[in-house]
Amino acid sequence: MPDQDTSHDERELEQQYVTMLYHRLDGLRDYAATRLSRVLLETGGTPQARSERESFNQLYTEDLAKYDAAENGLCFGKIDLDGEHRYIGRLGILDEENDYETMLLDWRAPLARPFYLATPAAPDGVTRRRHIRTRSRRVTAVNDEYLDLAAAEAAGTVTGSDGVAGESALLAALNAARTGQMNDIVETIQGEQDAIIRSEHKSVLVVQGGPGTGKTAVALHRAAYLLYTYRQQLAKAGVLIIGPNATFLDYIGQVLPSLGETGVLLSTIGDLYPGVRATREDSLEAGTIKGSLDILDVLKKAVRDRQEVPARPIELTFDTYRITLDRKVVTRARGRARSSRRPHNLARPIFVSAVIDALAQQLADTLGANVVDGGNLLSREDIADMRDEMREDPDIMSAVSALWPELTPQRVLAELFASPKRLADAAPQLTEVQRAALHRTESGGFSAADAPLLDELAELLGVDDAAERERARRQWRAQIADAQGALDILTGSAPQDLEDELDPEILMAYDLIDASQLAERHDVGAHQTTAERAAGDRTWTYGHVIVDEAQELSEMAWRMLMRRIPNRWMTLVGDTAQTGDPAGTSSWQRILEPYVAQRWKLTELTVNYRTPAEIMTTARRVLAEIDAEQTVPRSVRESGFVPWSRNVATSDVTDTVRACVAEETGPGTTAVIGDHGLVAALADLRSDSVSVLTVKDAKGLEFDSVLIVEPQSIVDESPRGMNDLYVALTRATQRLGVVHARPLPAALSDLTPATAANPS
Ligand SMILES: Nc1ncnc2c1ncn2[C@@H]1O[C@H](COP(=O)(O)OP(=O)(O)OP(=O)(O)O)[C@@H](O)[C@H]1O
Repeated sequence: MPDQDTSHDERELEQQYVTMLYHRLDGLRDYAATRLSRVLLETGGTPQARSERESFNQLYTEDLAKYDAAENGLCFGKIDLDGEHRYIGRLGILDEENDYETMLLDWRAPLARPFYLATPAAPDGVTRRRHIRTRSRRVTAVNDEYLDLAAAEAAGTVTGSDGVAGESALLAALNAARTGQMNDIVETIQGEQDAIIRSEHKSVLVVQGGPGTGKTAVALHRAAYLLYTYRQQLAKAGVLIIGPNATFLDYIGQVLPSLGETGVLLSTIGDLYPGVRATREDSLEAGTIKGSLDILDVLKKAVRDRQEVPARPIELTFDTYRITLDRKVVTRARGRARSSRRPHNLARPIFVSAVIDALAQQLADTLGANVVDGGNLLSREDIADMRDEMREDPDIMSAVSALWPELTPQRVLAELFASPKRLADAAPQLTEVQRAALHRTESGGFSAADAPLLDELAELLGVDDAAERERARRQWRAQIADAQGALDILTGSAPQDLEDELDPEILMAYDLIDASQLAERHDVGAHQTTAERAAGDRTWTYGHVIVDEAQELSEMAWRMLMRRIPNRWMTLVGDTAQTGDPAGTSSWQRILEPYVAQRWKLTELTVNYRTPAEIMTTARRVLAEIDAEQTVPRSVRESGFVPWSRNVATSDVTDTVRACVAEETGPGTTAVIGDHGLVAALADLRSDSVSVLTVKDAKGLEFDSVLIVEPQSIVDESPRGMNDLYVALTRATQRLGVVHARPLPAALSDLTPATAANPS
């Protein structure tokens, strides 16, 4: 829909309004800053007063972050409805002096919706939509679209309907050079995107869409929308966003803060298990085995194998007497513990009790045997005492513990993969080659695909809560004692000396704060944000979960994720044509059915905002080879650059890439994408504006210019190599070139050959 820049007078008019809005924003900011500094100065008081202070502290801090985030592009739109104007912006502002009338509507408010949805076919009462563009606090452009015919004619514009709203603003955003950081899109959200962002669906919403259709953007704006609309519900439980890799999380990291939202946890699957960072790269084979549900039996068996029966009886000494831990005792105790059906660590006390009971009875039978009547001379209490003493005996307890040790998931997994014997026992169904793929040293670190296995093991092992609670209680007591010590040091004497030795006028630390208060201040947990607390707690359940590049998750990863969202309120965005991980999915139905049956909804995005039409012509041919049924999204623009290929000798490949990168002198970003070997060989090209990446690391990202090196090697590197090539081709916002020595995959044969006369 063509729109037009308006006259200087109109800009001036809007400038006055925008200036007024900024004036009000300054007022709100000053108010929050003053209140916050007052709250920070207050100390002491009842626990209730302290907790109120904590809430206000958080409230004003969040308000200030919100106001700062809204500074750029505070107001970006306006709609005219019948006799009414509505200004749309990054946050809502009310006019205090004018009956609290709305001066600026938050983009997420229901009344702002027509700004995104109105079309000439369905104007929804809107006669004109105005995009207001600003730099700093200055209005730089005002673009209007007339949605009813009469108004359009009066303004001298003809309107069409190509399904794209706010064309000038949109194209300005899309054509801008990339900075390496994703931007928010509140100013130009399109109708089909808005419908997803505000969807009321309360189970799993799947957003399928080709490359560049704004899936990531939509997912992030949906997070912001849900936090605005369901703040009460979501602020406490938090929102979790899963992305494919750390580079991607960095790339999107600023979008939510720029919308004033800071309390969202961003993580990869590999980093979701608390306390473990994915530092190891798996081979394709290992990743595939670890991602499949078949690994569950291996993990169960690995845990059972840690519940041992000794090969030979174990001779022990207790108080100079000899006792024997024989196979029968252990087998019976193990049977009793297993039949409790509790996880390993929680069943352990049952095993220990059963063994100690049997050993105490064995000793009692020897010591107390009454030769006269065959009974026992020892009383029940004597035997109970014996049991207690045995529990204190380090030799006995270490022998018992070795048979049923308390285990952590990390230990089980590390020891399993490091020991060919353990692996063969736990995974007889795997071939030797498969087991060799899983093998690694004990201190070899964990991979992303290990995180779901650790999570599964945590379930199989269980955490003995009683010990955990006792530890927490002890820690708290110690913290109070420390705080008491700190107060004593602060006053320089014990509390009872105060009256005699010190001037009563001097305000003592004790007057301001007591030990439990001080301990509370030091208790990091009490001051953590929801996202921080959630990140450290494996059993945390979130209010909403968003998964980007969801097609990449393995079956095991889904199990891990579903534990964190029992209400199953999720938004999954992805594209099954871009699945690169062999453990990933090509069917949403297959992945979701076990968890939500039919209660999931599929929505689609159809317009490509990133990749220009010229590049999509080639990408279309690659997609046809992956899945002839899929259609490529329609590109919203052309870039004017013809994608090219350059055929060189093998020995010249890297030098040619270097020369091509050197030619990229304009603003914006460049990516060199190749297989692992080429990426290593070209790593020195990396700079602020140049990235050298495998397809896996380029997932979800975009660059002004993309150079693909040796595409056939990318295809050969993985069973889903064509999908990887499709991803690589669709990363560019402007220019695409291919450098190769090997023959090109057939789907790329239409690229324009670049020669010395026709460089690129
Ligand atoms: N309505 C919009 N207004 C402005 N820019 C938009 C809009 N929608 C999408 N974009 C831009 O288009 C580009 C592609 O969006 P995004 O990365 O979200 O796509 P995607 O579907 O996740 O792609 P892929 O599947 O390839 O990772 C981004 O630069 C994004 O900011």
